[in-house]
Amino acid sequence: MTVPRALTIAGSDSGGGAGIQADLKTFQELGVFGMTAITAVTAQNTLGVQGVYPLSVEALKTQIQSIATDLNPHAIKTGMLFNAEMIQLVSEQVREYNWENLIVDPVMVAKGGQSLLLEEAVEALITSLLPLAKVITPNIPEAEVLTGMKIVTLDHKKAAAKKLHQLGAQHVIIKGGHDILGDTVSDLLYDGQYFEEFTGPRKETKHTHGTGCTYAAAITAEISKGRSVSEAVTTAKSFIQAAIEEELGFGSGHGPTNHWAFNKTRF
Ligand SMILES: Nc1ncnc2c1ncn2[C@@H]1O[C@H](COP(=O)(O)OP(=O)(O)O)[C@@H](O)[C@H]1O
Ligand SMILES: Cc1ncc(COP(=O)(O)O)c(N)n1
Repeated sequence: MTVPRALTIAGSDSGGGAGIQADLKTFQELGVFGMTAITAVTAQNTLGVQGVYPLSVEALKTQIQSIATDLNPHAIKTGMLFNAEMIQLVSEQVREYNWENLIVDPVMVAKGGQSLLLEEAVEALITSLLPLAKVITPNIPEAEVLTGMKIVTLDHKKAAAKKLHQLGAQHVIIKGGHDILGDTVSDLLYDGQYFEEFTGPRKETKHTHGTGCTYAAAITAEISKGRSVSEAVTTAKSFIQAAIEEELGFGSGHGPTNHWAFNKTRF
């Protein structure tokens, strides 16, 4: 039996709800062996980001090399990439190792408002990494920055998804968490031909730290098992729905989601 294996290239969140920590917990819950290449160490809790300590480009390069030359990940996810040099490096390595199952979560800002990507790195993200993505998973503000379009209606979301597809991403998912109208939350998937909506009930909660990381990690885990993008998003939506609904409720700010919830019947 081949053990599905996934690599996350992202930042460490000391609070355990987002970043590398959310990705590994999600991979584990979905039966996927997780590996990591860390871009930056952050000091974070539910109240915000108290410090950002990027690693050197050399340190990131060697981590990815170690994994690529021995452990053959079946899918690769990127999260917080912090600066243009790291984006450039990751793009070169993705091409060098012929990694086709690349899921790009274009992390820009933490829930508390702190920047996790330098402004000057956005261009590198668009020109170097986006064209290599099998899937890109922006939230609404990130899709607005990447496209320069204002997104309010479903038609706006569709137009932005088309633009991101034209820029080179094979599949685009515009997440609806920031779309605060209505009782439901819809994520829109575009594969260059068809649109598909994934909708669930909106939970009224402030505990949404790491929702985007967890959702993209679940998509990555399912793709590493050989699932189609649409199948992977279906499972990921159920995973994040359970993780948000069965809230853990700790921390005085934006608390983490519940990575056990999807498999709760096991406990
Ligand atoms: N309040 C909520 N209730 C239910 N699902 C949500 C809620 N907020 C976000 N989601 C879901 O969580 C995932 C992440 O969405 P979003 O919050 O937009 O991303 P990000 O964390 O990158 O800002 C999406 O699948 C979205 O539909
Ligand atoms: C290291 C790291 N990476 C990503 C996020 C984004 O988290 P969110 O999913 O809450 O936007 C974060 N807060 N910290």
